Amino acid sequence: MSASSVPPMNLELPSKPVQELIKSADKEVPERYIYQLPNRSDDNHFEIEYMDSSVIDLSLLSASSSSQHEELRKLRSVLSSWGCLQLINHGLSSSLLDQIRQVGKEFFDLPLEVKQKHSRTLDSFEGYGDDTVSEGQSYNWNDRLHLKVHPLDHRNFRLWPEYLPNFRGTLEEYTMELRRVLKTILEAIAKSLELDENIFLRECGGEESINMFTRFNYYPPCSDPSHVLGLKPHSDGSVITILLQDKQVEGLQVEKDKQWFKVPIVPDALFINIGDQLEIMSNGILKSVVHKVVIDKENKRTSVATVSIPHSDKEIGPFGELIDKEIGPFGELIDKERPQMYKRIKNYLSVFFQYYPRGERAITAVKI
Ligand SMILES: O=C(O)CCC(=O)C(=O)O
Ligand SMILES: [Fe+2]
Repeated sequence: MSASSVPPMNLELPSKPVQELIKSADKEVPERYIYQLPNRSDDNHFEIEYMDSSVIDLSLLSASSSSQHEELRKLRSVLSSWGCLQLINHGLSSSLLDQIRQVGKEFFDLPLEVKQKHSRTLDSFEGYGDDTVSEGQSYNWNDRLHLKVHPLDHRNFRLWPEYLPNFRGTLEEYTMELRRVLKTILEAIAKSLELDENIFLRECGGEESINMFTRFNYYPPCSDPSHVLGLKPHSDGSVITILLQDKQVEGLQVEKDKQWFKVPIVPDALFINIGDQLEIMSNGILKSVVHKVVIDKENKRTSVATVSIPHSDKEIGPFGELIDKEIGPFGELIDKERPQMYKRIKNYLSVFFQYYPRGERAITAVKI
């Protein structure tokens, strides 16, 4: 499977961050940020219901808990219906969660010239800036700082604001804690599917080598929130994404059975969503949830998203070491009742980035 059948595209980046845009006297939202809603039922993306409370307790997922069996059953049910959950009792302290939000805030509070020293370019998603879009597509109402955080010796410190005194230490501690959460949750998901508990981590190259990227998202308030989106509908190209939502301002929405639902803020919870690569490995049992972010008229919103991606040794092309890793549905999850749903695919991320800038889903390209 290759992405060569997809026509080439011109990638574009906004000329200035949204944070700067809203400083101008003209409060009109530039045309390029106006999102064309695909159907009328989406016209009001605020008056919708909340998703079910899909809360999972990490401390109950470990073998020493007598409630493990029930929690694993719930885990499978929630990930195969919603593709996402709210994780509580994950072991990260409230103060660490506050600190990681705080270092993100400190970065976005810096003067533009300083932030721009960390700018991303068209051919690498790491650094400061919005996502690229293909020519003519609307822009997200979002500024980001996107950094590789794991493996530790792959960090690109040129892009890190190292002069912020607490930035590096806080992000290191947060990354190590998330690595522990990631291991426990991937083992639990494997057990819930009656697979060897190490199967996902092994497929990702192991605990030491798994690739993790953290993006600090900043969504400024917008005078016309009905016609812009912080992030357009997408699924993540990851195996799994661990998201720390804003403490007060809602905005994340998920799609289920063609309907949108708001994601509530559960204090101190980590929001976990399945990415395309886990949907593929699980042969479609787990759902890579389509989600989007809406904007508040008065308040800025921030979030911290950490994506995990399989490791691979080879370094080819613009996304470097991510290239050449082959993934596919596990044989244990293929049978007569559930035939293979996805092709085996090398370098899923390069396929992902052929589709994402066009606002399309890459996973449809690997469906059988
Ligand atoms: O800000 C959020 O709540 C979601 C972020 C997200 O979906 C992403 O960074 O891919
Ligand atoms: Fe996402």
